[in-house]
Parts: sequence; structure tokens; C-alpha cells
Amino acid sequence: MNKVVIFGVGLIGGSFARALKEAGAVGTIVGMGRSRASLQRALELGIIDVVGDDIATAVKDADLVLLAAPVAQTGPILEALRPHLDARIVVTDAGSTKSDAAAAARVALGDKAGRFVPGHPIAGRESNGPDAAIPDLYRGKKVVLTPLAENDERDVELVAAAWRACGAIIHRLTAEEHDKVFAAVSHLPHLLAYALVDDIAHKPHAELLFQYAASGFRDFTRIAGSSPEMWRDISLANQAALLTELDAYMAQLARMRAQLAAGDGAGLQAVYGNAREARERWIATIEAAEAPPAQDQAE
Ligand SMILES: NC(=O)C1=CN([C@@H]2O[C@H](COP(=O)(O)OP(=O)(O)OC[C@H]3O[C@@H](n4cnc5c(N)ncnc54)[C@H](O)[C@@H]3O)[C@@H](O)[C@H]2O)C=CC1
Ligand SMILES: O=C(O)C(=O)Cc1ccc(O)cc1
Repeated sequence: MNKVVIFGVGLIGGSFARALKEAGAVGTIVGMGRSRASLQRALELGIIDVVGDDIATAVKDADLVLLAAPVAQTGPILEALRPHLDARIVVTDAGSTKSDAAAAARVALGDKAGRFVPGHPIAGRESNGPDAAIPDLYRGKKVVLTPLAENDERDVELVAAAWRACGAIIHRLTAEEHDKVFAAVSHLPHLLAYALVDDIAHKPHAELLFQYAASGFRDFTRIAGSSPEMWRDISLANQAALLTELDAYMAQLARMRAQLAAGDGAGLQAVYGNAREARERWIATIEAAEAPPAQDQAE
């Protein structure tokens, strides 16, 4: 690719830029953003080559545009892009929710919705901004594409090839499948981690509690160090699926509360034992899968 434009040069957009550069897969990278200071920082760090000014100049002759801003920005950015999308430019995104992205593309792009190929890298961490960006964030990690019926297969392939150049393994799901899966294994855990830390922080003796919190608490709550704006947007964008998972979890908590209140040690141990075994199997599976990729799976 000669030119790639990135809207939102933070952890995800910045790591994409660094990975493409390291792979020699791109000529020029233009950064577009909300905060001038953060774009300037990305330029200083060598993540981008140019700070974009007006959108028309930024996207002129671009091969690929990546949206890597909080998901509520997808619609407004696509609307701003629409007049400047010639027949060649492919747009993709890295947002954590996918049904909302498809809907936003259809509203904002109308008959050009097919130019937008939705995607989601399953890699990241709690730190954000351009300083957190690293070139090997996506190495051996999955990227889920949720193509629209309107997409041209060649455009989907261009997006897949860009992520493969970053070392990622391409998977495909429908947007609905994607949002149900990630409500359970990503969006709910973030909500729970924020809820626990907020609850403790509001207790009168919070300082004492934090003083004695150990590494288990730190592990459990690491993701509560993530961007509140990003997680507000994800929670609202995937509201229905997240509510379903939250209700199921509350029912599980109610069962375990009853076991605890009844002194049902066998019941509690059965839950703990089942969870430990399931976690061990999961860790073994992902460790095997994230060993050097052989080839794309499930395309
Ligand atoms: N943090 C993570 O671990 C992961 C995040 N994602 C998704 O990637 C996206 C970006 O997340 P991060 O890179 O972690 O966040 P970040 O906070 O590091 O970077 C986001 C950047 O977007 C910029 N921005 C905000 N509004 C904008 C707009 N209207 N136009 C252009 N730029 C704008 C911000 O100034 C910031 O520099 C989010 O949609 C998130 O759901 C996906 C996978 C993992
Ligand atoms: O910090 C962590 O471990 C994460 O869970 C990172 C993450 C955040 C959001 C995503 O959509 C995907 C991955």
C-alpha cells in the first residue's frame, strides 16, 4: 500500500501503523485525530509520517483508511469521509463492537456502504494513547472481520492482507455472532472490573482496603485501568447483548450467594472446580493456537 490513513492514532491505530511499517507494507501513513498534541506525539515517535489537516487532502489517493477511535466516533467519521471516498479507497475499523459499525456505515455512507469492511483486532491492553503503541501487538493474535453483504471480496481481502502483514490471523463472523461472543468474554469482564473497583473506592475505609489488596486483586482489576470513554461507548453500542450476559451473571451470583448463605461448601467447591478446569483447558488451547501461526483459520 502506498498510503494508509488512520483516524485515532492511539494504542490500536498506532500499533497498526508501527506493524505495517516494520513489515515494509506501507509507504506513507497519515494520522488524523481529535487531539493535535497526541498526533504531534505520534509524529515524534515515528508512528505516522504526516499529521493530516483537512480530510480531502488526507485521504486523496489513499489505499486504506483505518478508524481506530472510540466506537461512538465511527458514524461521524464515516459521514465526514463520504464525499471523499473515490472508487478505490477501502475503509475499515478496529472497533470492539460490530453491529453498530455496520449500521453506522449504512446510514453515513448510503450507497457507498460497501467500501467499509468492519474488523476487530482481538489484541490490546489497558494502556492507551500513542506511547502505548507497539509493532508486535497483533503478532499471532486474531482479527475478526465481519464483512457486510455489500462488500466486494477484493476489498475484504485487502483488509485481511493488511492485518496479516501485522502478523495477525484472520477469522470471520457475522456482526451479531461477534457482538454476542464479545459481550460475554470481553465487555462483561470490563464492566465487572470497573464495578468492583468503584464499589471499593466508595467505601469509607477504601484506603485501608487498597493498602492490603494483593496481586489477585490487581490481576482481577487490571482492565479497570482501561479508557473510560472507550468502555462507555462499547457498553452502550452492545447494550442488548451486554444486558443478556449481565443478567446471566447476576443469576450465577444469586445461586452462589444462596450456596454461601446455606454453608453449602460442596456446591461452592463444584463451581470453583468446574471454573478452574475450564480455565486450564482454555489457556492450553490459546497457548497452542497462539504459537507461530501456520495459516489463516476459518476464512
Ligand atoms: N484498547 C484495546 O485493547 C482495544 C481497543 N479496540 C478498539 O480500538 C479503538 C481505539 O482504541 P485504543 O487505541 O485503545 O484507544 P486510544 O485512546 O489509545 O486511541 C484512540 C484515539 O482516537 C482519537 N479520537 C477520538 N475521537 C476521534 C475522532 N473523532 N477522530 C479521530 N480520532 C479520534 C483519540 O484522540 C485517541 O488518540 C476503539 O474503538 C476500541 O474499541 C479494539 C481492540 C482492543
Ligand atoms: O486489556 C485487555 O486484556 C483486553 O481485554 C484488551 C481488549 C480490549 C478491547 C477489545 O475489543 C479487545 C481486547
